Amino acid sequence: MAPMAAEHYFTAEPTAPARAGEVRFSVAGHDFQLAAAGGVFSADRLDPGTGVLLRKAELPDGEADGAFLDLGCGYGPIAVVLATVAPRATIYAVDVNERALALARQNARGLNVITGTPDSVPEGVRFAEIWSNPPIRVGKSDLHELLSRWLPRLAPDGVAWLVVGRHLGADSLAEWLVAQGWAVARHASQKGFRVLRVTPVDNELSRP
Ligand SMILES: C[S@@+](CC[C@H](N)C(=O)[O-])C[C@H]1O[C@@H](n2cnc3c(N)ncnc32)[C@H](O)[C@@H]1O
Repeated sequence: MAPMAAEHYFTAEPTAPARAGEVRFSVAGHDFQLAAAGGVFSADRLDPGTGVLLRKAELPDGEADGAFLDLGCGYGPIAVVLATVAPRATIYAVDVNERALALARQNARGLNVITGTPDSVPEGVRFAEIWSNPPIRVGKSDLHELLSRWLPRLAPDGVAWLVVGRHLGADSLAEWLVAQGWAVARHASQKGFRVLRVTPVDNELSRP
């Protein structure tokens, strides 16, 4: 019998049973209760890396506006937090997994979040901030391609916040980003994860 193809959370249309679940967590004094389901990344709890990102990176304040990107939104925890703390901003939440997108849409109901596939984001949009717990498991070359596609869409004074496991190549990713011409700061390190702050080199935030 032929082996079954492995299914990943970054599959476009997961066939894993869509067992309904719920993820509860608190960030910045807000309590969240989000719907999740099988076939979606970390459906049973807030991913620890995402937790470190949301608690260690600098969340926007209530006055922040402009466009933000949640790259690889899954069921939407990052997008929902951003839209809650920065209600004037427009959050684009993109993913390739249709089930994840349906959940993110449901979880972000009533918030200023636009969910869709990567190709659905209008070309001209430039992001004040990009937030991502990126899909490391797609492999280095696809990950590099993904970041090469989206980071250049940061506004000149924009900032990207990425969380990556130390054992999943956080430092080599940081080196690669620097080699691509980005300024990278190791903003925080906790529970085996690094939060990288990535900015265009001539951005004020990149200066010591
Ligand atoms: C590590 S998970 C993070 C999910 C969610 N942000 C969270 O924190 O729970 C990475 C996500 O990236 C998505 N992904 C994979 N390839 C992608 C691509 N080319 N463009 C956008 N998202 C992608 C996966 O489907 C997955 O949902």
